[in-house]
Amino acid sequence: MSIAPHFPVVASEAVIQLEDIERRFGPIQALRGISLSLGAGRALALVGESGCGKTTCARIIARMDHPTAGQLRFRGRDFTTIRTKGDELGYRREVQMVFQDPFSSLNPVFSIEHHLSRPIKLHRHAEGKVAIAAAVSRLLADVGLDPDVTMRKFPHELSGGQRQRVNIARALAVQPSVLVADEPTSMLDVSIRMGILELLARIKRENRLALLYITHDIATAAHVAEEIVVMFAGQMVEWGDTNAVIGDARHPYTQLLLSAVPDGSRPFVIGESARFLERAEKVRALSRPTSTRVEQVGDNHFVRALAAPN
Ligand SMILES: Nc1ncnc2c1ncn2[C@@H]1O[C@H](COP(=O)(O)OP(=O)(O)OP(=O)(O)O)[C@@H](O)[C@H]1O
Repeated sequence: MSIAPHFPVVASEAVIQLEDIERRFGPIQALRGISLSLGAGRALALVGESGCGKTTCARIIARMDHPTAGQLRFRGRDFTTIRTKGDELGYRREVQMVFQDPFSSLNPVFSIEHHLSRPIKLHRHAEGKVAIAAAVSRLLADVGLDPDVTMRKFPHELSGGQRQRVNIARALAVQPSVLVADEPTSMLDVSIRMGILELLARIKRENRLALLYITHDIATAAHVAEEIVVMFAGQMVEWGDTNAVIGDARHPYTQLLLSAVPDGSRPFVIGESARFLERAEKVRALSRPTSTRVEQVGDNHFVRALAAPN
């Protein structure tokens, strides 16, 4: 059975494909052997702890960083190295990013209307004052904001959640086919996170977007994504259908992430956290050595075998 490369989405439907991506920063191997696909109208969650390589992966997809080896394809075409300005601009329009920090990503001196009308004008999605204002209104309504109230406001007059909605609207303004959301809720109040995740899931469906959702929180991944890739130390350790990865986790690191999800029905026991940390260190030590052996454990469920002890 051939299982490499193993793309969660049928290749012909893939909008973005990463094939055997490596990224080195001097002695640091930030990514190794990353192969995954993003499909239209589908979300893939990249899950793992700080430093595992999630953001580097997102930056490579957005062409804000470049791999040291491997291929990036867009609709089947190699975009690892872009040769023309037209292709670069076209790619940048197609692949939009929503960042973690909704506070620093909007310019304080411009109104929300300015932030949204600029990309519409730049890409000529509407022309003339009336049509542009109507397009801005539609975008704001699409992300659950009242256009009449929000349009003339400035970023500091909005809450964090509202600003993140404006960032999402701005990304949608250029009608992309790919949205990369890097920890889009981690700087927001817990109470409003779910609303943003539901918004991402809805726009993905309605706009047939290929969504890459990056998070350290495996529980939220299940709300948004059809597929999950669990990363550890720059490698994919377990991946496939969300239900399979969460319901039948095989890799000890995935099991560790799942056991760290708070269980509201159980009281916190003193001493438990020290035991958890000790177990976490053991799992990390076990998972760190690289292994090229991948087992297929379900239709769309793969797990990297642990390296044999020396
Ligand atoms: N520009 C850089 N120069 C040197 N090392 C880097 C650079 N960017 C990332 N790294 C290293 O690559 C590894 C992966 O970093 P990355 O930011 O992708 O992880 P992450 O999972 O997104 O973490 P976080 O959630 O904290 O952002 C880390 O060891 C990081 O220190």
